[in-house]
Amino acid sequence: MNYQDLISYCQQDWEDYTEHDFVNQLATGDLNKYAFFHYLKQDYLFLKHYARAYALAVFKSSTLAEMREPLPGLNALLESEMNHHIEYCQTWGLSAEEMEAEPEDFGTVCYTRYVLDTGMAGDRTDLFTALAPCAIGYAVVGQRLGQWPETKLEGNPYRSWVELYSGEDYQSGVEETIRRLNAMLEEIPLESKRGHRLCEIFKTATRMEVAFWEQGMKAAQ
Ligand SMILES: Cc1ncc(C[n+]2csc(CCO)c2C)c(N)n1
Repeated sequence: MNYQDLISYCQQDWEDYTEHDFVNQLATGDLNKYAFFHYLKQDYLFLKHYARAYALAVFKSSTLAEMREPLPGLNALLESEMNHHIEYCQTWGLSAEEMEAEPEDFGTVCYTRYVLDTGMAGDRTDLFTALAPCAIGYAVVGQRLGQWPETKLEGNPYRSWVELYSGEDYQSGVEETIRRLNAMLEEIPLESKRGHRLCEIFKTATRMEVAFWEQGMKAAQ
């Protein structure tokens, strides 16, 4: 099997995630700013757990090569991407201290602990499958918004968010993630107990991504 099989298994959930109103409204500039603030604060908390999941990938490895593989991603996340997130949030008036003190919303707890539990109870492939909708989905969102006729960059307060995920750097980084995931899935038949379990993990994480957009939307109501 390959990553495309995982998406096909939950096609409707995948579209609900990657074509959600939250991202469409980011692209048109119409998203309520309180929805975005809530999302940014929760995403800070999400990213911390995401880093823990990468550390878990080292723990779940057998060979030295496997142990080294998550390191560049973990390092980039802790040394630069978190700082980028903090700096970006500062431009919206949100401080790191404020985000650190922010209570975790239900969707954040559910999603991050689901990923960590899947990794702890399962193996490395389970863990990377649970992490996959996160990286791949944002690339699909970025690619779509980059070509969407209704995307507005001029005067859009969310312009840099749209440009980050539609940009060449992010897109090419995800190609490597997909290549590695496919290498892990290659030997597993789609029509097997293992294949089915991986599809279910991917589907659950995808549904959690939908819930993550929804909790942002809900904060503006
Ligand atoms: C809820 C949520 N899901 C996915 C991402 C995307 N994402 C998470 S970590 C990372 C960098 C590692 O490649 C990226 C792009 C996000 N920010 N928030």
